[in-house]
Amino acid sequence: MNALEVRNLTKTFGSTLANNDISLELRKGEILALLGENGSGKSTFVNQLAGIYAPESGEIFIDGKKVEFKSPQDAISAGVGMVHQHFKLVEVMSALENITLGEKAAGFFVKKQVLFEKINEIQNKFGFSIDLNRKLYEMSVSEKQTVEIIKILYQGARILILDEPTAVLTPQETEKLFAVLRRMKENGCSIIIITHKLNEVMEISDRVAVMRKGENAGLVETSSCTEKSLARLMLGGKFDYKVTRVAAGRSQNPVLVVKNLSSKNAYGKKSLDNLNFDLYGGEILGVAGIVGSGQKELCESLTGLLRVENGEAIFQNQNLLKLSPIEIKKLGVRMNFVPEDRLGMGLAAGLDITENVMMRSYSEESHFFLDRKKGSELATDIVERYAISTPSIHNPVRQLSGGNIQKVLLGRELEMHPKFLIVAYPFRGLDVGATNNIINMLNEQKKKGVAILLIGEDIDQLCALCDRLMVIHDGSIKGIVNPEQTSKENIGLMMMGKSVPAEKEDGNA
Ligand SMILES: Nc1ncnc2c1ncn2[C@@H]1O[C@H](COP(=O)(O)OP(=O)(O)OP(=O)(O)O)[C@@H](O)[C@H]1O
Repeated sequence: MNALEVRNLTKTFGSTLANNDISLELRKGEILALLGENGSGKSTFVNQLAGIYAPESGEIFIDGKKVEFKSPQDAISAGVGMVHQHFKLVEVMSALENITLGEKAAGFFVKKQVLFEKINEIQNKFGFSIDLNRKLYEMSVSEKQTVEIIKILYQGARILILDEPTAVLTPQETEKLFAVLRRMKENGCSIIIITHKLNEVMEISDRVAVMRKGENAGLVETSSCTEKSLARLMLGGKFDYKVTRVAAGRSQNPVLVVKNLSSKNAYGKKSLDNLNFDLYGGEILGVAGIVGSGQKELCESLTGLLRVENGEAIFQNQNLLKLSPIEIKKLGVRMNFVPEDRLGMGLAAGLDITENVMMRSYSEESHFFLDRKKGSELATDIVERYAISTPSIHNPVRQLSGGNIQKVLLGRELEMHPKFLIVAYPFRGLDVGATNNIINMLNEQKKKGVAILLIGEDIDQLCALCDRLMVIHDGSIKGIVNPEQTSKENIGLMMMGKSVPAEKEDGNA
């Protein structure tokens, strides 16, 4: 008997047919990868399995028994739990409190010791080692994710759905997560994992379900696939998805020279610790680091959003650290920071694509785009060039899928013809096709001689695309390496603050 069976599920949003007649079987003890382009309907599908959306038609069976979920609680009671991209945890509470949250009604006076034992039993069974007394705000992203998983297991889930769980993990943390997933599988759990990373699909899944434009596009055994065949299945044709570093003439002198850049956070702790690096025109300098290692502060200090006490960043004979954001923009410095919450920065969710494109131009004090016709043309151009899937440019951006929201955000920035471009997490949540579009755009900018600082989270992508890679840990530079000569493992170790053999480092030369 299958752990989960879905028959003919259909869900529409207005005129968008997000899921059209989807059927799927999840076997007991299998890891099923769910793959599909941005906007193909993956989130809509799993949200129905987790009780967040109600299907319009179709049926769901758990262990052969038909179920109807009216809330996530119903799904959990039936054994289905979901780990979202944005954790639903309370920062000021301990791991124990978070895991047992919502249990009050069932037994407010349950002894803490009993809870500890119960949770630690789960930890031992699956190989977790979380200190249950620690507060969430003291934990790394990977530890928080573990708390989420323990919470779901504690609630009795046997079917786990993970939505892009590796997006914010280091290679080592990803391996650890995969080891846990394999252990769950051995213990009879069934898992659906959404990921855009084809190498991960190949590594962790038993089968792959592919969605295309809201429909089933295939269900295949992973052992019979290659990354290429999966990409083809997903995109419905031939596709060259390989990330490539293009050759471009690097400028003779650095375009940006950063010296002794240091900053402190609100509590007086160093958030950037004496950074020294150069950036040349026509090169992509990658920045790799665990989330929260100083990436945000680096972006903000170079764009005038964060005042730092020490150091200098010389660009066109001016110290960027002393200029205002507007003055910096006028010099041709552009930043595109894609935050975890894409709508949190730079886009107005309720406005349509045209209005969002115009809004940026308006804030730049250019009267050119205040002309709505010009705004529509640019919006149409961006939608076409970045293959944004939307019924029209007049749809509120809130209704676009995560990946498509991001394409609007990035497309808008790249239209501003930068000289020095800071791009943070541009591939977050993007499918291979969209990623390829963005890579081509960045390579095009590089060929034009633009200096690009690329802050990323996928080491494979960074290594394949960047000319040099700066690895940071806890606000300081652990090394600037030649990505062609440095192993992924060593980069991962440096991200965790460890030193690696010096001969592999490339320095700034
Ligand atoms: N709440 C909503 N209101 C209106 N339209 C929606 C809503 N949620 C999703 N859609 C639309 O349904 C389609 C499927 O979106 P969904 O988020 O399920 O795709 P996805 O495959 O998860 O994409 P991504 O990989 O970018 O996260 C898209 O066209 C999207 O614009």
